[in-house]
Amino acid sequence: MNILDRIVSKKKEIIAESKQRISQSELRSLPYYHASTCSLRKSLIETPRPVGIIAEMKKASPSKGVLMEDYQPTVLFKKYKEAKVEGISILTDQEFFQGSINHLLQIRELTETIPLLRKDFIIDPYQVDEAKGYGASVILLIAAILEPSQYQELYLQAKELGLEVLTEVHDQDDIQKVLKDFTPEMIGINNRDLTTFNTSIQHTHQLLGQLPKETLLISESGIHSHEQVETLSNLGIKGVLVGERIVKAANQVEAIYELVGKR
Ligand SMILES: O=C(O)c1ccccc1NCC(=O)[C@H](O)[C@H](O)COP(=O)(O)O
Repeated sequence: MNILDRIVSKKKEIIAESKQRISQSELRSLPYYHASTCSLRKSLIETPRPVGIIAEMKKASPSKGVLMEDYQPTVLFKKYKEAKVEGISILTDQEFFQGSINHLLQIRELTETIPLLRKDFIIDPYQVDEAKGYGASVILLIAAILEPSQYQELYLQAKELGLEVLTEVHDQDDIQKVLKDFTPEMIGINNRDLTTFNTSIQHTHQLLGQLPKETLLISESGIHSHEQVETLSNLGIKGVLVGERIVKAANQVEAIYELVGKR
């Protein structure tokens, strides 16, 4: 069983438990479920930076273990806001990343204008309602863990709720799957091979030519230097999703400026 299989298997158990605690109709009565959301796509298109940054909040990961002992999302939020990030990715998976859906809510209560990505392994419509109810503006749909019909169902549900969707691909099979019926609004190319955990931004370069021009392209994982960001910008990438480099920095504001410049 690879890491994604293990995550998905655990996720099914967690979703079943969550449904016992709070029903889907209860999620639909949460205040943010009916609130309007801000647009990550717009924020990335309109940024004066050559490439926009989606700064990630994560305490730990399967590949790197604990990244930040004293992990406080609200403290990180102040830094990300000061650095004027174009979006924030919040890990809500508890078992493998030590995140929580409550972290999303905590941050949503601090901002109405910074787009918030619910970063999780979404496989069930319950999680889309949950994302909206807890204040997300965008959800991540990972092609590798979804059947084409499931992908389409979750995508359409998100759009009906006014959420945006970041579709994650890692290889040609993923690309074929997500381009089957429609063009996704934003595609994230994951540079991390989840079987080996190796990352290489060359991966973005290799897949780029197979993606439609009208989709907004984001490069994810293993981005640590301004040089890499410049390379990605020259390839036409509009956003970079960065976790480890920022979370582990002594000064997160400086780390973001170093990567993408001040604005
Ligand atoms: O990072 C992992 O170990 C991992 C393992 C299994 C599934 C997903 C995983 N990472 C999620 C991500 O996509 C990253 O958190 C994100 O792209 C940021 O990456 P990085 O800048 O390298 O921290």
